[in-house]
Amino acid sequence: MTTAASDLPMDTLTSIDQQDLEERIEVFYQKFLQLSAKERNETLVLLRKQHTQYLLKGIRRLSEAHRVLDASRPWLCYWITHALTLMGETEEFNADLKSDVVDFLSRCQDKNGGFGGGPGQIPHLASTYAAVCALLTIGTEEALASIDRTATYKFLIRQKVPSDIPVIGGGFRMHDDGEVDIRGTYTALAVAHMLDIKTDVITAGVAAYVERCQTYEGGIGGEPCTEAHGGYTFCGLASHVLLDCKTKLDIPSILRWATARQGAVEGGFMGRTNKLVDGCYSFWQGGIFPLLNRLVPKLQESSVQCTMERVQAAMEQQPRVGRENSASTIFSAAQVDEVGSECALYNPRGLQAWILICCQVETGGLRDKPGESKDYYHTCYCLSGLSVAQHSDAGKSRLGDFSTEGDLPLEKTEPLLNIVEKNVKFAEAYWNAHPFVPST
Ligand SMILES: CC(C)=CCC/C(C)=C/CC/C(C)=C/COP(=O)(O)OP(=O)(O)O
Ligand SMILES: [Zn+2]
Repeated sequence: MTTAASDLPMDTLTSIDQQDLEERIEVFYQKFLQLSAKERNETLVLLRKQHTQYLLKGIRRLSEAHRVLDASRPWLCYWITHALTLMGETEEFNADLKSDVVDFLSRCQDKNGGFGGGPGQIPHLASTYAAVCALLTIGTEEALASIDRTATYKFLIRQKVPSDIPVIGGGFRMHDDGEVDIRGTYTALAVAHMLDIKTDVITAGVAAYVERCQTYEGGIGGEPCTEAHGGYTFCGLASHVLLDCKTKLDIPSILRWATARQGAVEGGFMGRTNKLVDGCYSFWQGGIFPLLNRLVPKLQESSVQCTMERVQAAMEQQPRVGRENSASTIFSAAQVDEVGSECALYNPRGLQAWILICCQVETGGLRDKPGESKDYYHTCYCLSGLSVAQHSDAGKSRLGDFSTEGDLPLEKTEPLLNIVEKNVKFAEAYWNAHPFVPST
């Protein structure tokens, strides 16, 4: 029996455009701006308790069959553990629960290296990256010791495409005989970095593949000759950093492209030119800026300094207030101090207004945009973007002027890996005590 069109919910029939979105979010910003200062203080806060309960519910149900995300269970582990860790210590995310997650991920680990999307599934670079991120985030000796580094190293080498193959040479396959794209490059390099197993064998020839993915727009595509996208630009730029900045990517063009992806009205980021903003790009695009900032001193030393100045000038000319009720209005209403140099690359307070006002769901969890449902992926990446924005320019850009005293900033995420900084440090110390010797 077919379903009559009239039986379907409206959202199935219509996709929203920029005008619909602006009208939708104007309601949110208008409502906020009509509040008294006290009410604004109470409104512009992170709903920690609700988000924590939503996340804990998800982690406790890991072993149950997942209809849609059955092949993404290490991702669920990472999205949930990372989101919880960003919000600080929670009594309920205790040693037993952490141990259960480690045990579950061990069942996803393949004896020949890498992690599959669930127990018994073939190993995949994306689930390997997610599992390793989750284990570093759990941050116990048990979690780190559960990773078979020698087998993981062999898995990474097995996915590497020889440099002399046209177009895809230097890239990594997502799995045995699988597709080659910039996610493969980033996840392979990030895993090698996180496990301290990044040898010259892993990195040889990779820069050439990354360079081939940059497009005429300035951003980076998933594969050579495909459209620039925030998710892939993050992967490409982070790969550049993981390769000790040895690619010939045009960095000022990435900066110019990324700054133009922030919606002047919404405050959030879009993934690609002329598409709608979405909460998850708060990290994929927002996370690009701290990486770029690390590269700025290098740029200033070189002949491209004038290009940086041009980009800064272009930023100042960009219309910041598109409508009366916009994230930018809220940003200026905060009457905060002058933004520092890092903030000048984008508007971190506008981003925070978008996440806190438009992406939070009152019953817990964060979402793509108003009208969409919450999910663990968007909860993770909205909070990750919030952490990046709060900690930009030494924390000055936090919307602290509005927040109640008890509303502490999130833990600082290390943008290169999107793992909380203190967990990265714990793993570094652990690997120092357990040096890796590659076997041939
Ligand atoms: C480490 C790792 C695996 C990174 C993945 C990065 C990432 C988020 C890539 C995005 C892929 C993509 C083309 C989405 C477009 O979806 P869409 O057309 O539904 O959305 P859009 O309209 O916002 O572009
Ligand atoms: Zn999204």
